[in-house]
Amino acid sequence: MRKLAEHNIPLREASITQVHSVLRDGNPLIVHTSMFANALASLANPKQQQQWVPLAEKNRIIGTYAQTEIGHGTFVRGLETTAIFDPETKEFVLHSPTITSTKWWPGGLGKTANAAIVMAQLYTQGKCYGPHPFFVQLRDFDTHHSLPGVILGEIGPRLGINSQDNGYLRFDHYRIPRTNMLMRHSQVLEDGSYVKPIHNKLSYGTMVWTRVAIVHSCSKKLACAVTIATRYSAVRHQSELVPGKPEPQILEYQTQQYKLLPHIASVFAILFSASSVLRMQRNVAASISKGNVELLPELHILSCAMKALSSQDSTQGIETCRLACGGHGYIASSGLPSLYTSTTCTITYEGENTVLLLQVARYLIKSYRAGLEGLPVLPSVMYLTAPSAMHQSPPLSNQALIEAFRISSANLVKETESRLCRQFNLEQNFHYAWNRCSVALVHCAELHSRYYMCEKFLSTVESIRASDRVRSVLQDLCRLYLIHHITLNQGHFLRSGTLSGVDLSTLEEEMYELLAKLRPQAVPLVDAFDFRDELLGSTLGAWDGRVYERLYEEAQKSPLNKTDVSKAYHKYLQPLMKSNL
Ligand SMILES: CC(C)(COP(=O)(O)OP(=O)(O)OC[C@H]1O[C@@H](n2cnc3c(N)ncnc32)[C@H](O)[C@@H]1OP(=O)(O)O)[C@@H](O)C(=O)NCCC(=O)NCCSC(=O)/C=C/CCCCCCCCCCCCC(=O)O
Ligand SMILES: Cc1cc2nc3c(=O)[nH]c(=O)nc-3n(C[C@H](O)[C@H](O)[C@H](O)COP(=O)(O)OP(=O)(O)OC[C@H]3O[C@@H](n4cnc5c(N)ncnc54)[C@H](O)[C@@H]3O)c2cc1C
Repeated sequence: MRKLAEHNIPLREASITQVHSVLRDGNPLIVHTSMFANALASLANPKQQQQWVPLAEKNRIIGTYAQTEIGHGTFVRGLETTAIFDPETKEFVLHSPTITSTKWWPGGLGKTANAAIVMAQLYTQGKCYGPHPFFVQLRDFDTHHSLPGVILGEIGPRLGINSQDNGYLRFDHYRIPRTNMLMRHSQVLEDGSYVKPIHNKLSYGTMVWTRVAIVHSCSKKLACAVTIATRYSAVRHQSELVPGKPEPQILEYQTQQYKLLPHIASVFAILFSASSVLRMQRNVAASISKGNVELLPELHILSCAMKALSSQDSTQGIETCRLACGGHGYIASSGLPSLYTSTTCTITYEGENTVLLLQVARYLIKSYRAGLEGLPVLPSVMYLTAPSAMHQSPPLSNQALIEAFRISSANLVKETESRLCRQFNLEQNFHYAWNRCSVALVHCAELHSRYYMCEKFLSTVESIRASDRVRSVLQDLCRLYLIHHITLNQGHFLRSGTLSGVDLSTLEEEMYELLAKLRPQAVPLVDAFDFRDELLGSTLGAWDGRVYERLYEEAQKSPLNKTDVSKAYHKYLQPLMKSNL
């Protein structure tokens, strides 16, 4: 925090990678600096911002985002915490009526935060208006004691991020002023009347913002992992590639190149997609402030799609990097285990991935049907009903591969929509039919999202003007990415008839050539991510390659090495050895 202040970096711009370098196993302030700060900026009105933002900037108020309950995370409409307006006192009464309404998970809530943005069902004049955000003080700003009517605690150890205090929270008829409802988009007036927002999902804006931020942070986490594993693979020598010859760097093995290079490519694919979604988010934010919400659904869907794909890709990539380091990848000082545990949670939080992909699928089906009826659809899904013929691009060129993705995705949506119609005819109920088709629907969403990511990778690489040589390496990397994902999804391309079996084996052949061609670029590529050693925090991935010395030095720090004979010997082992058991 002192460093942020020294360098004049606003809270919301504190990079997760910098934070990770200080607190590898979770940061109790991350939700304060990200979601809480964003909720104040985007959901509070100017007067409320004047009141709370300066205090949050000075860390007088430390906040969290308390939405999820022990009984409901995904189904936001099903939240049970109530905020009932009392017109007599002009207050809201917050209450947790059941065990399932207990707020559960919020980062920093257990011990760190003294305030929260609480999502609760808003009731006024006897009517429920759904979940709305409220600024709620939880602890005394001086003593840090929890306030009467607020029951708080920490939820216990987790798979990772254990130096963060994820918490629980209950309210017992806890009163807050009317003006603590975040009133930028919707309001409750003094007489209790409700003023509705221009779009009823604007109060979900902090989730959208965080999903976009997660995409960016996933590319950084994956970049850390590939840096560690690639540098290690250049230092590590093992086995014989040619019998009798010296042990080669393990990076010489084609299988090792296949483990690492596609994930190096993935860092760029995620990063370029993140930039594109971020641009869209800025445009949408600017339009919303002028009262235009036309592009909000597109942003919602794109952020769901990119959050789901990037969290899945980076988690799998980090695990592959860990495995690629053999036994040393399992040691904590490699940095890979904490990268994994702090990334795999992104699959679940901020919208569980399957659920987000089903949101994308819903949009694809709706847009496809609208397109068929000649109704206007938004730009990113126009292709669904565009003529599905390959254009004049040279066979198997990058452009042809992108077209193959586009047509296969459109084909899958078309096929799944027909299945949905057949199922609807059988079930006579859309929701049951939807559930019966949901595995196929998730596949539609995944293919559409992959198409988007491939397209962004290619168009960004093609637009690089600064250096022909850099562009050329990135072009190879992009080509590898396209082919790799085609080989992983061969079935879709064969089914759509966009690629033949012969095409696929030609592409596979090219992929192996690309691995060899890109091998000399592997270390320069990860060096270009430019992570300082302190930031990587890895015995395997440091810039100087002194892997074995660092592993040995780290081992000396093990508490068990403080004495030659451990206490456990005297307490347990010696009695056991003498017991003749
Ligand atoms: C999406 C849901 C599941 C929808 O549920 P459902 O009940 O079906 O839907 P309805 O509510 O009825 O709505 C249907 C229609 O509304 C549309 N919709 C839904 N959501 C939105 C939205 N947000 N915007 C616009 N439109 C929306 C939907 O498409 C339907 O439209 P239509 O009818 O088809 O037209 C929803 O309920 C949901 O979102 N569920 C998920 C819940 C969730 O996400 N919870 C999150 C809780 S908070 C949390 O998890 C926090 C975790 C910790 C985060 C730690 C922070 C890390 C940040 C990292 C930042 C670091 C950056 C540094 C970068 C660097 O490194 O440099
Ligand atoms: C590390 C971590 C930090 C978190 N931090 C916060 C925080 O700061 N603030 C906060 O409010 N919350 C936080 N959360 C909570 C998080 O947002 C939820 O866990 C997440 O939204 C998923 O909800 P859930 O746990 O209820 O899972 P569930 O929704 O119960 O999901 C369980 C399974 O059911 C499936 N499922 C659910 N609904 C559907 C559906 N409609 N169709 C098909 N399948 C479905 C899912 O795909 C999944 O397989 C955090 C969670 C974690 C793990």
